Amino acid sequence: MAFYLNQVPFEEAWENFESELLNVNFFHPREEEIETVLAVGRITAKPVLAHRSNPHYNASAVDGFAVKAKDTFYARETSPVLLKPGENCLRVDTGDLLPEGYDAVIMVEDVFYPEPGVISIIKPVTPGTNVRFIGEDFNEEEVLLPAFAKIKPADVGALLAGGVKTLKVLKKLKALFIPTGDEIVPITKAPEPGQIPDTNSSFIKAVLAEYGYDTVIHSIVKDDPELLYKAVKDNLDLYDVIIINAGSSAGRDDYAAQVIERLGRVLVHGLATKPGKPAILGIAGHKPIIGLPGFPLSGYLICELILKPLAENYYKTKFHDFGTIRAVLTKTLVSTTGVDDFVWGKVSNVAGRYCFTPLSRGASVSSTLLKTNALLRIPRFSEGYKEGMEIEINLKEPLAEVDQYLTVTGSHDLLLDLIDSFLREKYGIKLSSSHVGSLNGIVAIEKNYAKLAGVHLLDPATGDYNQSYVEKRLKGYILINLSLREQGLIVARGNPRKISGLADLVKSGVTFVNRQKGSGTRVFLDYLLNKEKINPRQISGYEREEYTHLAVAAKVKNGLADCGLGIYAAAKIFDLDFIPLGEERYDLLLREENLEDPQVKKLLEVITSEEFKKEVERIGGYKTTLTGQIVGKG
Ligand SMILES: Nc1nc2c(c(=O)[nH]1)N[C@H]1C(S)=C(S)[C@@H](COP(=O)(O)OP(=O)(O)OC[C@H]3O[C@@H](n4cnc5c(N)ncnc54)[C@H](O)[C@@H]3O)O[C@H]1N2
Ligand code: MOO
Repeated sequence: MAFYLNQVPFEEAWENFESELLNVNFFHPREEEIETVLAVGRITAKPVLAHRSNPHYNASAVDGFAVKAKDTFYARETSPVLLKPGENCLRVDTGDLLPEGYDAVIMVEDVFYPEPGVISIIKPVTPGTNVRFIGEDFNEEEVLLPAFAKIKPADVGALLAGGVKTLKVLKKLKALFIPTGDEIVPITKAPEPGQIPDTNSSFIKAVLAEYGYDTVIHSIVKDDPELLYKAVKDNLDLYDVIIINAGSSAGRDDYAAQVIERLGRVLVHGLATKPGKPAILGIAGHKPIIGLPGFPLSGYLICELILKPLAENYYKTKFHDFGTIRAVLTKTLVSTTGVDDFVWGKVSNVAGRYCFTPLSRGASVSSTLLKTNALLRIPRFSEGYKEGMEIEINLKEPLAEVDQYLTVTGSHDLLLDLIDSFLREKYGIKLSSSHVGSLNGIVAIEKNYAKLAGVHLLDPATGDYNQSYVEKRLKGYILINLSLREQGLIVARGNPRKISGLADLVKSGVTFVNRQKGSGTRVFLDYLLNKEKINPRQISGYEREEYTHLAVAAKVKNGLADCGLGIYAAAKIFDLDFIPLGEERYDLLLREENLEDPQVKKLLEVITSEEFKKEVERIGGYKTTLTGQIVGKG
C-alpha cells in the first residue's frame, strides 16, 4: 500500500491521482451521438458543422414588395416610379422566398397606392435591400460549435437552424456509488437507534450530477470485505468511476482501502484536509476508485476536491464555479497547521461589504449544508484567521443571489422564520439568520456584521428591556419591537414531574436544560433565580446549554431533560406543556442609518402589516401591541 492514513496535501494527492489516470488514458474522450434537442448541458466531442446554410434560400427580411432594384433607380419624391404587383413587383411577407428574378424588397410602409393595382415608390433601393441571402448567417460546413463546448439552451436553436438533428457529445461519466456499513439502512425505512439512514447516496448523486456524472446507487453493502470486494469487482467494467462510501478510516470495519488494494492500487490514503482526512484514491482496472469518508461534509468536500476536477479534466470544462470574493470574517477561526481547513459559511452584503459567518464545522452537521453559500480554505501553514480580517472565500451561489440576503443575528425567535417567508414571497428578499445570543447581537451591530439583531435583555435594576445594554456599546441606534412574548418552563405533556415554578427545579431528580450565556432567556432565568433566591448550582442540568428555543423544547420532548426555559411557541410546536413565568420584550436592534436601507424598509413593511400580525397572534404566546414601533433610541 502506497500510503496508509498519511496526510497528503490535497493538491499533491490530486496531481498524483491525475497523472496515474493520464497513464491509463482515463481522460481520453469517449463519445456518443445524441439528439440535439436533448443536448443542453452536454459537452461536444467534435466541432459541430452546419449541415445546411442559414438561411438556406434567399429570403425577404420584411413584409413588403419584391422588386428589381434597377427598376427603382430613378424614383424620387417629385417623380415616383409606378410598379404593378404581379407584373414587375410581387407582394411578399417576412421570411418568404425571394421570387426568381427579384433582388430587393421595399417595406409596405414605404409604398404608396395611387390607384388600385399600382404601387408608387419615391426612393430607389439597391440590390440586396431587405433580403437575407443564402448563408448570410452561416454557411453549410461552417463550424457552429467547437469541440469541448458546453451546450447552452440558445445553442440548440442555432444547431437546429443549421440542420443538425444529432451530434457527437462526450459520453457522460458513469459512476457507481456503493454505500457501506452495517448501521446504514435505506431512506425508506424509519431508523432504529444506532441505525443511520442512507442519505449520502442521494445527496452525493445530486452533487455529482452538477459535475456531469450519471450516478447509479448500489444496494447497501454490509461491513464484510468479501461482499465489498465482490460489489466492486463485478462492476469495475461497467462504470467509469467507483465510489465506496464510508469505511475509509481506520475503524474495525473499515475495509475500503483493503478492497481497492486487492483489486488494484491505493495511491493515497489520507489527505491533509479537515474534513475529509480519511479519503482514499486508488486505481483498479484502469478505473479510478474513490473511498469517500462517511460523514456528509467530509464526503461533500472530497467531491469538490477530487471528483469535480476529475470531471473537469475529462470534459475539459468548468462546472459550477461562481468565483471568489473578499469578505470580512465575523468570527475568529482557529486552525491546525499542516492541514488545509475547509470551513463552510454564510456570506451576505452588509453596508456595502461582504461578511462571512462560519457555520458549524462538525463533519456530520447536515444543517451546515442547508445554510452554506460559501467555502473558506484556511491554508495548512496558517493557524487560523482573526475576526474582522478580510479573507478570500469561494462562492457556492451566484453573487446576485448572495445580494438578496438580509442578515439578522442576535437572539433566535421563531417569528424570524415567519418574516423570512413573507419577505421571500413579497419582495424576493431572503433573511439570513445566525443565532449568537442577544449580547453578541449587539456586538454584531456595533461591528456592522449584520443589519439587524434580535435582542431581549432584561435589566434587573430597572425591569426595562434592551436599552441599557445597547447604550453601553452603541450610538445612533434604534430599537424596534417585534413582539411581546411569553417565557416559561417547557415541560413534558401532562407535566409528569408536577413542576409549577422555578422552585421545583431544585427538587431531586428533576433535570433542566439551559440556554447559552449571553442569551436573553439566560439573563431572564438568572434574574428570576436571583429574585427567588435559588442557587443555580443546585439545578441539575444548569450547565447544559442549547442555542435555540426549539433545541430546548426538543430535549424535553425526547426525554433528555424534564424542563427548560423558553417561549410558549416552542412548547406548542412540540406539543409540550408550558408554565408561564412572565412576558418579555423582543426587539430588533439596528443602526439608525440602516433605517433607510431598502431591505430593512421592506422588513418593517412586513412586520407592521395586519396580515403578519394576524399570523403572529395565531401562533400563540406572542402579543403584537408594540410590533413595528420604535421602543428605544440613542
Ligand atoms: N481512529 C480513527 N478514527 C477515525 C478517523 C481516524 O483517522 N482515526 N477519522 C475520522 C474521520 S475524520 C472521519 S471523516 C470518519 C470517516 O469514517 P469512515 O469513512 O470510515 O466512515 P464510517 O466510520 O463508516 O462512518 C462514519 C459516519 O458516516 C456517516 N455515514 C456513513 N454512511 C452514510 C450514508 N450512506 N448516509 C449517511 N451517513 C452515512 C454515519 O454518520 C457514520 O457514523 O472517521 C473518523 N474516525
Ligand atoms: O474527515 Mo473527517 O471529515 O475530518 O471528520
